[in-house]
Amino acid sequence: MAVFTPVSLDDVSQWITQFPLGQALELKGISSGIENSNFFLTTERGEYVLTLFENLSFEQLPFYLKLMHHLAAHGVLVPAPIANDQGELIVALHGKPASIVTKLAGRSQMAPQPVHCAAVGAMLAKMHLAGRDYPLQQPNLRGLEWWHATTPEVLPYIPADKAQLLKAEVHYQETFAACETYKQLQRGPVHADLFRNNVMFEGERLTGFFDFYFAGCDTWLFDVAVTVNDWCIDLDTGVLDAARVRAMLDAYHAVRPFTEAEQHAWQTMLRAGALRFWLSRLYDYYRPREAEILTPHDPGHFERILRERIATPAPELF
Ligand SMILES: Nc1ncnc2c1ncn2[C@@H]1O[C@H](COP(=O)(O)OP(=O)(O)O)[C@@H](O)[C@H]1O
Ligand SMILES: N[C@@H](CCOP(=O)(O)O)C(=O)O
Repeated sequence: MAVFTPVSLDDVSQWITQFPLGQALELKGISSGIENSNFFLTTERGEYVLTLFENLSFEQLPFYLKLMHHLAAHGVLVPAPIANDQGELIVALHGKPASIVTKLAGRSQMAPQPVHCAAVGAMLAKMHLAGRDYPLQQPNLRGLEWWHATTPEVLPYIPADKAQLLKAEVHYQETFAACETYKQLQRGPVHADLFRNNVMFEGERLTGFFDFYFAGCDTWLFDVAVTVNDWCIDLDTGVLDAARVRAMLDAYHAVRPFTEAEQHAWQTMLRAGALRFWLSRLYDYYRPREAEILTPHDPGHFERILRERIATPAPELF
């Protein structure tokens, strides 16, 4: 269940007159999703998604909505936010910030083949390039600083061998982030959570990336690492599948060639991508926020991936 704030068609009928979408015809709550209240909204103009943000504030939201607007305007396949007659992308509904975005066709591909990974790699590179002239700045709020601050909060709950690994990896990543190679990595807005459930496909055709609410400015390579760690693995073991990795990286490289510095940083970034989600899952598991995270994700999955990335070198970037 993921409609925390109920909204009826009646509620929307008047509210929607400020958008250039005609009359609202149908509104259906979306049951998946864990952060916000989401609805499929049909109007005289087409199909949209209405989101009421349950945690993010009016001040925090412009970075994400304007980024989606910017990317959509540059031909990246993402939901396009719809502005009201005042040009606003975020408008209050039932006292919560709300937005309407275009609905992506298709469904998530949870058992991807190389062809899907190639489509994701190419679109990710296009997204990174399109983000270069995005004017707003926000750090990745689940980046190094957050790892540093959050590690002590979970350490008391986990056994000694895991605590040792966690501390050592955060230290390793902090040391790496201070080195010259890291400083040479290209940066910009990144999705930072481009898992299979945040991408839509119709058959083998990618129809869009969505759920940008972990986006921030970080290294492009971190985004690639997060994506590879979810799309290109054997789900039981975390071991990389060479064919899917190759398909994703080659397709990315063809649009935005990787650099030598990125090649040097690649193995470390894959570890960073695993650490980020191991830590957030540990945090959600042991320190659940009130009335959230209905079924916490398994932290063990990303611990396995991290151990595997440390033990086994991944295929080269190019
Ligand atoms: N723009 C969109 N187009 C099509 N479906 C969408 C769109 N945005 C969200 N959805 C659907 O809503 C579900 C929940 O969205 P999600 O962003 O994951 O929610 P939450 O932020 O609450 O976790 C997705 O799994 C997807 O099926
Ligand atoms: N992808 C993260 C959790 C974020 O949830 P999402 O449904 O908003 O993508 C994880 O798997 O830990």
